[in-house]
Amino acid sequence: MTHAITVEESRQLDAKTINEIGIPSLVLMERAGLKIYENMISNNDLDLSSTLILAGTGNNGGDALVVARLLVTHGYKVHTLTVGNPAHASDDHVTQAKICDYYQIPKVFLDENFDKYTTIVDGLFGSGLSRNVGGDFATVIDKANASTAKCHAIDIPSGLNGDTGEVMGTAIKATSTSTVAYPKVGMLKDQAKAYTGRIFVDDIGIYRGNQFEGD
Ligand SMILES: NC(=O)C1=CN([C@@H]2O[C@H](COP(=O)(O)OP(=O)(O)OC[C@H]3O[C@@H](n4cnc5c(N)ncnc54)[C@H](O)[C@@H]3O)[C@@H](O)[C@H]2O)[C@@H](O)CC1
Ligand SMILES: [K+]
Repeated sequence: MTHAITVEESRQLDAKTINEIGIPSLVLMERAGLKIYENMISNNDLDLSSTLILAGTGNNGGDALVVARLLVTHGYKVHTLTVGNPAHASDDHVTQAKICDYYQIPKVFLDENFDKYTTIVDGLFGSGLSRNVGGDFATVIDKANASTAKCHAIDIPSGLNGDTGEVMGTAIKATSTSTVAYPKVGMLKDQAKAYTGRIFVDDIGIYRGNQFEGD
């Protein structure tokens, strides 16, 4: 597996790639979503007959909404559940939500029965997780873990501390995780394995060190 980085390094690399190098954030989000979609359709552990996309209102949720749209445009059955206050959504999340609305991707709410789905995509939190998980987020994570569906996590299983591999209140137990650019150090700790499952590392054009070497 390639080099692992801390969550702070990950956030700095994202910011450098966008603000200094000049690759637009929506380009990175589209590349991330496409890689995650490809990981999912090539992963025989997942049954994509019916997928529930869990989206937080940040960019992890934005990645998840790209996956929702790519699944729908390729003929898969998808529903989305957005958790958090839409008034505080990131700009890129809002853009992706509008695109999902164009495709009329059906929305469900907190009372949904998760056992109706074969796969759940976890896009609640990634590198932005900053405190213990509670409230609606904890409810949704616990429902996903208790359901018969298998989870595929985006970047970091929601609720897992990307630096220590510890659970911050509660955390998604994923069958597989698509981590963006580099694995985060906490995801490689022994105790994190039950939460990350199989890890895919997705190159989306964000590189540490010499970007021409892509290390
Ligand atoms: N454009 C970019 O910067 C890129 C972002 N990417 C994706 O974006 C993610 C990071 O996105 P964001 O920085 O928007 O953050 P997240 O989407 O991880 O989190 C969203 C927000 O949740 C809030 N939050 C944190 N802990 C919480 C808690 N316990 N309860 C309730 N709310 C809480 C914070 O205000 C945080 O900003 C990455 O993990 C990755 O999936 C990738 O697509 C690569 C490019
Ligand atoms: K996640």
